[in-house]
Amino acid sequence: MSDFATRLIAGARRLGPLCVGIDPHPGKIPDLFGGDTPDGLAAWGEAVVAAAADRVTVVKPQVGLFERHGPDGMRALQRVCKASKEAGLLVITDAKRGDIGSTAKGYALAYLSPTAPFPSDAVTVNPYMGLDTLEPFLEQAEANGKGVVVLARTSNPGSSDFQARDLEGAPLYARVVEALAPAIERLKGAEGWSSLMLVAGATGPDEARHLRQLAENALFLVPGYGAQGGGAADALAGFKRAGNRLEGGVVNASRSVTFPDGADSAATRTEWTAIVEAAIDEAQADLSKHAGSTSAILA
Ligand SMILES: O=c1ccn([C@@H]2O[C@H](COP(=O)(O)O)[C@@H](O)[C@H]2O)c(=O)[nH]1
Repeated sequence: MSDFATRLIAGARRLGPLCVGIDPHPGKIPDLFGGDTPDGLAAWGEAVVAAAADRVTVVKPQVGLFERHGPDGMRALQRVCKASKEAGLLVITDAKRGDIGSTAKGYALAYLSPTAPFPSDAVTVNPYMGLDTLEPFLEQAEANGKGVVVLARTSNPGSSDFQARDLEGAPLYARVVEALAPAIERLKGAEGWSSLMLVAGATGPDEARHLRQLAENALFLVPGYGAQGGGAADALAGFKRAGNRLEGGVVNASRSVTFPDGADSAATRTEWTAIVEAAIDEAQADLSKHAGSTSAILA
């Protein structure tokens, strides 16, 4: 099996850089699917997967929004991960884990081992407990062709509270990424891209450019496009030129493509599907246009 980074970049080259986020927000799951219940989450998530298949290369289920329903919610997450794999999609499970090395292994096995109950191609991790806490994830990634997505510069309004703080002449997020350099190199795959990805929010295009200078070979997972206000040019700021295109990661959209205008009042699942597929196509086209345009490259 090829490494995660090579699978991801090949898919993004073929279909475009959009990643569809599967975020079952409270009160937002249409009654058509069973509403805000574990079965509703699973049925809605599987419908999102079906809409995303062949339109994008990767989906990103958000764990907390399943976990709020307890064990049944986690079973719904499991169904969504499995349905995604069966549909040929890559899965970045957004769990934002982080723990001392000995117990972080539990999380790494849950998402990245060959027998993981939540089959994923990559999982998001929080690096702020230190490099040793990432090691179990790196080991699983290396052994099984998986990826590890490390929070670098996040998209939320409070991202500067700590991440932008000066640490000996550079922002903390930059120091984190500098420290990740050996791990980025260690997970470098066949295409030259590393399976250690960095989160680089679309809400901070300058920081994304800075991150690219620091980590030339790291793919970026870019949240913040769409519902959080980031546009395509912002989202692609940290990508790099590859011939006449920009590449270097994937751009997540969750609410803007899974709860678009009109989807909540769809009378049938067929109608809902058409609305969501159109929203996915629109976002993919928007990003692909910018990724292929000279003005975006030179911006
Ligand atoms: O810095 C980060 C890291 C992760 N996220 C996650 O991405 C999606 C964004 O959802 P939208 O509806 O497109 O805003 C969500 O799952 C977040 O937990 C992020 O937004 N920022």
